[in-house]
Amino acid sequence: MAEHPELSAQERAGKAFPVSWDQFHRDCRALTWRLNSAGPFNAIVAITRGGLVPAAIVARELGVRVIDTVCIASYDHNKRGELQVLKGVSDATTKLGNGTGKGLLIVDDLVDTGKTARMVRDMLPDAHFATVYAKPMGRPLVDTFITEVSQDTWIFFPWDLGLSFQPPMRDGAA
Ligand SMILES: O=P(O)(O)OC[C@H]1O[C@H](OP(=O)(O)OP(=O)(O)O)[C@H](O)[C@@H]1O
Ligand SMILES: Nc1nc2[nH]cnc2c(=O)[nH]1
Ligand SMILES: [Mg+2]
Repeated sequence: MAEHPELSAQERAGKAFPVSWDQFHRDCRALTWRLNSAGPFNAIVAITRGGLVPAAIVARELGVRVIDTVCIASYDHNKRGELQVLKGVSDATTKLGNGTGKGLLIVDDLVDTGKTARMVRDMLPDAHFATVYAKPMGRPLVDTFITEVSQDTWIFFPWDLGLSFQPPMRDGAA
């Protein structure tokens, strides 16, 4: 992390892993298959913003209708790594999880350093934590995930991408 503090996390990552909507939908369904045996779940807690999309897909597949959010913002490069909880779990969801998160499913799109996951796990220690993608540093914090990518990979989600012209390979494109 501290090796090139002037670079963004994305620039430091080096390798790109772009994910299409189709691929993301498939991976969310595969995640749900794995979660089937870990449930049943009384509610889903999505970690915003990235967790909202997989939470919607998983909720649809599992038939869960109660969905709450934990809203976390990570600071810009001046305070890199610092996280701020903008909204915690609601009282109703805390009650559903008996105060510890039992029977709740936490969903996020990915775990990277594990800082976000650690923060939410501390709020709901007995909840089941699921992400679609995982990097090695954060992996121990996740109960269920689908695809692991290397720590130096940056995952591009479909909601951050757009169609653009690709130059032919013979013109020097990698
Ligand atoms: O394991 P970590 O190093 O904590 O990183 C993982 C978090 O980073 C991304 O969220 P981000 O903070 O970029 O915000 P967003 O979900 O609003 O895009 C991602 O959606 C995870 O929540
Ligand atoms: N989009 C995206 N956000 C992240 N936040 C932390 N790691 C990542 C990543 O690989 N991709
Ligand atoms: Mg996020």
